[in-house]
Amino acid sequence: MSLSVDGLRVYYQTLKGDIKALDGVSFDLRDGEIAGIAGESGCGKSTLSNSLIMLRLPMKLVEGSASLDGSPLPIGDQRKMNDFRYKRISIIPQYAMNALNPTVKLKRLISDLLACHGVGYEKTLPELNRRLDLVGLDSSVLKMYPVELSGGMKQRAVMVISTLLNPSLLIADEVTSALDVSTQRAVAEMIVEFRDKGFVKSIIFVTHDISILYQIADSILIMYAGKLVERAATEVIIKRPVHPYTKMLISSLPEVGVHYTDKRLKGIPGKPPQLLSPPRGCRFKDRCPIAFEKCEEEPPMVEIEPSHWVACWGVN
Ligand SMILES: Nc1ncnc2c1ncn2[C@@H]1O[C@H](COP(=O)(O)OP(=O)(O)OP(=O)(O)O)[C@@H](O)[C@H]1O
Repeated sequence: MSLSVDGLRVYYQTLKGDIKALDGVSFDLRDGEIAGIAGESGCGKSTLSNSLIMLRLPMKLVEGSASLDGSPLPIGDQRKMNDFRYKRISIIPQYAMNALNPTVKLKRLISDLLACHGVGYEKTLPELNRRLDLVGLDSSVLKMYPVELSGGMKQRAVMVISTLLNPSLLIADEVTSALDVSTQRAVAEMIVEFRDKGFVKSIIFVTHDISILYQIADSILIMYAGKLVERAATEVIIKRPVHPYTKMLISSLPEVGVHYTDKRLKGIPGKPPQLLSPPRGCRFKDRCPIAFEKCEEEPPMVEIEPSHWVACWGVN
């Protein structure tokens, strides 16, 4: 098993109280798996990604654990996490394109980063050039400042940089959101190629865009208000979702070839709950068309068929 996350609870400490952004999340990632994480804005996707690599204030680890390739991942101890970060687990953060230091050329940025991890730049250069070539970038970009690169070029450069030391796990957080549709597709395909070539073993791909996941993910985890509500193979989530929230999320997507003058796209009525004081029981119940009394209790995640997990009293 590449990654195991067990009962992870991560809150943000604020003056108003704790924001329960991640409230008891458990899942496993197989070797070689690309798992997509989807859900509405604010459901905790980035909190999950960030807590696996850098859990820092105002975040606090309330409960739970994680392991990578069978070894405990010390997510609550940032000093110990230094041994894992970049070498064994790497992240392409949200807005990564803007994360490149604008005042230094790419060569300097990469050599400083490698030096921090005790790796020589010259030794890595042949592989760096090979990978830049693979993503369609000329090695001359190394002599450029980030501002001289287009958004798509920066995103590809960040992909190469973050996977240069062949980490076991790559977390890609909204890497395609700020790109035009054709660049989105190219970047998504490169992510798969990086896995296929063994540059990374497994990938967590966080996005709002389920259609991208349909193209690249092996499995999809659906989050709602700090919890996982459904998890299954991509085909299953897209073609026969079971949780009412997943069903509504999928039915709010446009279908290719359908004229929306004939059929109206349905949104999900209502708003997700405040995570400062989330409701008891199922967090989706106030928006759910099949909610009943039992939903006042928290639904457990149940495997309703092999590798298909759902947390809903209406289907369990
Ligand atoms: N630094 C912070 N301090 C307090 N609350 C925060 C902080 N960062 C995030 N939150 C809250 O935690 C919850 C989860 O946020 P998170 O960014 O993980 O969601 P997300 O699903 O990644 O959203 P998006 O898709 O918009 O990026 C939200 O309610 C958010 O308001």
